Amino acid sequence: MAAQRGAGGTWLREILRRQRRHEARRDSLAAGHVRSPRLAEGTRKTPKTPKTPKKLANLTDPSSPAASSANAPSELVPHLSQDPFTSVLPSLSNFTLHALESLKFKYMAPVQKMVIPLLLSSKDVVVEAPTGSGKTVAFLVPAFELLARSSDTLDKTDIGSLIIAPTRELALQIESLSAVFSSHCSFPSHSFVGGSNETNNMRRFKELGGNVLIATPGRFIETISKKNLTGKGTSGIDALRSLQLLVLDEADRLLHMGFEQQLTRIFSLIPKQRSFTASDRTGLFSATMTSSLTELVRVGMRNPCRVAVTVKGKEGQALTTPVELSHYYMEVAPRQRLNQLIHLLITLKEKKAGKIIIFFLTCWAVDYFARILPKLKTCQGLHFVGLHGKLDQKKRSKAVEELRNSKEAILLCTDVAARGLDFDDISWVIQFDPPQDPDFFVHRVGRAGRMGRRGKSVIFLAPSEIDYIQMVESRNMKLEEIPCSADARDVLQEIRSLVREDRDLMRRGQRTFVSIGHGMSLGLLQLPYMRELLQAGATAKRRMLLLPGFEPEEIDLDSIAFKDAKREKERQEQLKNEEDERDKQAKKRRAARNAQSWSKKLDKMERRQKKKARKERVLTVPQVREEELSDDEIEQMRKEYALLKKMKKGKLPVNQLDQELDESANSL
Ligand SMILES: Nc1ncnc2c1ncn2[C@@H]1O[C@H](COP(=O)(O)OP(=O)(O)OP(=O)(O)O)[C@@H](O)[C@H]1O
Repeated sequence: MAAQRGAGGTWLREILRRQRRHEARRDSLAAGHVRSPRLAEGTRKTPKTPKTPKKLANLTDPSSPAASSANAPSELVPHLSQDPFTSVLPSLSNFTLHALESLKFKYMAPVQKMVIPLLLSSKDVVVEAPTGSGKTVAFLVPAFELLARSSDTLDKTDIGSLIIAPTRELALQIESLSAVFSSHCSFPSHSFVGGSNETNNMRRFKELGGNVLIATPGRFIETISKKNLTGKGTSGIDALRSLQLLVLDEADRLLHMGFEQQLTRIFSLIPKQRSFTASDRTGLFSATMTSSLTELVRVGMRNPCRVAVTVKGKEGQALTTPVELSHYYMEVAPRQRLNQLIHLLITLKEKKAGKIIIFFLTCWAVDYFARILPKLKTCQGLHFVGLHGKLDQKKRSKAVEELRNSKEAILLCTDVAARGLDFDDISWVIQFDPPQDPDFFVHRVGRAGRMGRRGKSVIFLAPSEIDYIQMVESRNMKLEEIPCSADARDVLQEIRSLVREDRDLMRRGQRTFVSIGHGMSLGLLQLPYMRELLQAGATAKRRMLLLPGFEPEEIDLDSIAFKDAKREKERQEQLKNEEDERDKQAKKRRAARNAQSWSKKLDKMERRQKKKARKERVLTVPQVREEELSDDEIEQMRKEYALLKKMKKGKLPVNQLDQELDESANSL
């Protein structure tokens, strides 16, 4: 078994050693050594490789402002082109350049170099570029530039650029970057996202305006249809009459999340003449292009330019994730999965690896682990943050902020955080459960290794899931095995004691068990007989019952109390009421029985006896189809049946039955 292979920490030391080597190489580049960029601009132009040592020397001069800024020149960060934003023609406005300067962005990333001129010259674009390659700036710069270049004078509540994003977190993240541009010009940014207070939001929009509007689809449609949105007494939809640019970020996710209807509605809200003028554009951005996007392109775009930015691997093959991102897998039995996870987290903490993201399959799983992990003795000193789609917006935003502000937090999340979220210093992405949709592998791991930084990902696979590797590798990603550690402590008993102390935890664990179907790793006390399980259907139940390594514990689940005294009191009251009700019903049944007349009771007894006799007949007469038997066999059966009847009536002693049966068989 994989769990026995390899001593703990050896592979990790190797990985960390490689990382140090990479960093040392990067430092040597800073000292002026040549390295060619790996990021190729797929369909259009090949990147200019730095050739002249002189130019290199200038760019890497540690005393130059570029070298000292976070936006290191392209020799140091191979994801940036050689072209600064100042090279865009016609030139970008001063405010845009100032905003980029304040962000310390001097050189364009390849996707920016290709997309900005296209959008500025009235082209629709469909953009596919790897995770963390700089797509946001590629559409935000045109979003502001187009407004500055337009001959229309915009009122503050006229929406000139509209950016639709699939999740609230992503929309808010784009808004915060957009706000940097707004602070350098007179075009305000605003967001309409689900979960926020709509009335307050509309008031702020009316007061401060939102020429660049970032929104999630549902909330956008809800708000834009409001009559008093702009305070001008007309329909909010009028705010779209000067729309210059529509961007669908993570476009394939928008479709995947079932937003088709909303997107069609958004297209229909946009002024009709827009599709015939030369001054409007649509941009679709994603790290993965799926076939479902084709329909969207057909409905909403006119002859779009397709831009594909690809990463070249060592052998020149196109990669879907950055080269700096290394992928690993661990073959681990479900029962050991949590033990190995905790061991990995502790080892990474000791090595000061930094921030980590762990992906789980369901909201229940995130909720359960975010509660139970901090309580484990082995996890003391680890800082866990939970994020999933069922949390209210306040908690979701708080979780994102907590991760941003911490140096070594561990985010436990569902795929709500798989797309677009940009935390610049995630060192490891751990996939506790493989994603249901294989496309999400790319997006999940893409939270690390962004814009030239090193990152690592590991996916936990049960032996039965090992074929997943082939599927990932068919997408040009190489997965290396890291062995399980023999040093991992078993936390099952500790979890069981915690669960035993708090009914709330037990119930959350049960729901998690049902939601992801491999409960042994969760420390459940016994296979719960519960409604959810019954509803889960036969296949799911079978899957759970067949789990290898599951050791149920004999325990009365009703005896586990809530820690919260109020809830426990309510539960006890409910239990008491249920018991009283049961007693009442039993009493009622007894009374009804006693009240029956003797004749009725006799009838009932007779019916019962008849039923019993019928049952016995069924048991004693073999139920076979005559046509399947020969005449001799039927004769034999008749004889045997007659002997059995004789024995039953007491006319044939039991010890003679065998003899008689043998004789009857031989006589045939
Ligand atoms: N020109 C630039 N110079 C330096 N850093 C940049 C530049 N453009 C973007 N970045 C940084 O690169 C990181 C990734 O950018 P961004 O979030 O836009 O990537 P993305 O392509 O949208 O990724 P994903 O597909 O995961 O959403 C961000 O931290 C951003 O600040």
